[in-house]
Amino acid sequence: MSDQPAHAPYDALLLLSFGGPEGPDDVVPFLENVTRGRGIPRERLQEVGQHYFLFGGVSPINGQNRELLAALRAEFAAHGTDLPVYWGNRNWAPYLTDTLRQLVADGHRRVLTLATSAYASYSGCRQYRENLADALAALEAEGLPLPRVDKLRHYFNHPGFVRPMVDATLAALAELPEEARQGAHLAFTTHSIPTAAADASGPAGDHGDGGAYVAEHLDVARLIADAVRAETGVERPWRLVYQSRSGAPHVPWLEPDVCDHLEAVRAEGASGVVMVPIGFVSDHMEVKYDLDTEATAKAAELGLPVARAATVGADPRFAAAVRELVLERAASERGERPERCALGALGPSHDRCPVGCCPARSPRPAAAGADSPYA
Ligand SMILES: CC1=C(CCC(=O)O)c2cc3nc(cc4[nH]c(cc5[nH]c(cc1n2)c(C)c5CCC(=O)O)c(CCC(=O)O)c4C)C(CCC(=O)O)=C3C
Ligand SMILES: [Fe+2]
Repeated sequence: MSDQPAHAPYDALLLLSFGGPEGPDDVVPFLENVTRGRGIPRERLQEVGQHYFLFGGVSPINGQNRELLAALRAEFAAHGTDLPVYWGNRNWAPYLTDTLRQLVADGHRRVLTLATSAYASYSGCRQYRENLADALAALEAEGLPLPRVDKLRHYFNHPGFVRPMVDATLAALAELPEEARQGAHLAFTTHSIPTAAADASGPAGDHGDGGAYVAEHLDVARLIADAVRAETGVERPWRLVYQSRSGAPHVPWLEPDVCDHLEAVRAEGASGVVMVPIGFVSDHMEVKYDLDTEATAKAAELGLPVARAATVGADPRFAAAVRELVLERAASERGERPERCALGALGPSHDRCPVGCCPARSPRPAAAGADSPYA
């Protein structure tokens, strides 16, 4: 036996998330952080601000991350994985740069990142890597030693991510009134993004229309729909639909919108709909507002019974999957060939994003990929 721990060469895990406001005074500065330089219409910002104010200015995302942090630490402790877990956000406290500074002060130099975004895309992957590069640049400017930062592969098709969503879909079906259940459709939802960003998502090449972003979501949707059919013996119509569109109306974004979809399936005679937010790792404001508030009101107006499946959140199976992915990546970095677990048709995602993966509209440095300016 070697005396190296199974997580070597890594000495810390960084939970990297979006961040969200924790009270009414945080809402506007948070939105300014998110939208700096992104060209989002002012009316859209005011509208989104209202979503947060409706919930007392508190985003659910931070509480969810605190729970995930606790679940990860418990999972590591239960298996003797002596790897400290840090938490930093891109757009709100605790800020990524502060967390990375602390991590370095604590003596860590080889960091593996778990982003709370499971799929490829500029918004869901490269933008996280750009913010990692920004944080490293800030440390460099302060003359601090720079840690080497890697990012875990996309986990959308890991059984520890998919199986909790299968159970959540079954539970949501059970919540529908009995007469609505048999003829209920499944609507898998994710964040809409510009079609140009979708088409360019993933490594250059081979995903067809909608790029890796749509291909990965379709793979997950199909896995869940198949598992639910196997469990219930009912073949249900399903579709991947989109929510939370922002940006100018003349720019094409992925469609159909979930609310339009509810209207369409109502007209087709669906007896109910289960909305499954596969694009979100936990209950974000997009889930609480766009699905639980807006789409649910739309369904009530249509007289269409709906239920919403829970997100993965801090499910212990997800925490176990993260530990597995950490050990897998550590083994790969040591030059071993670990088993790489994945369901569906696409296979395990790449460990390190290749040059030009999920390109930005205007190129900026991005860490934790083959085109990182850092080690
Ligand atoms: C793909 C994707 C994910 C999933 C992957 C992931 O999880 O990272 C995601 C997550 C999130 N998005 C979030 C919040 C916001 N996103 C915005 C704007 C945008 N999102 C985009 C995409 C995505 N976003 C895009 C293409 C824009 C347009 C502007 C731009 O190109 O940058 C805006 C501006 C206002 C608006 O227009 O909505 C806000 C406030 C929160 C926090 C929620 C909370 O507080 O619980 C979370 C988790
Ligand atoms: Fe977003």
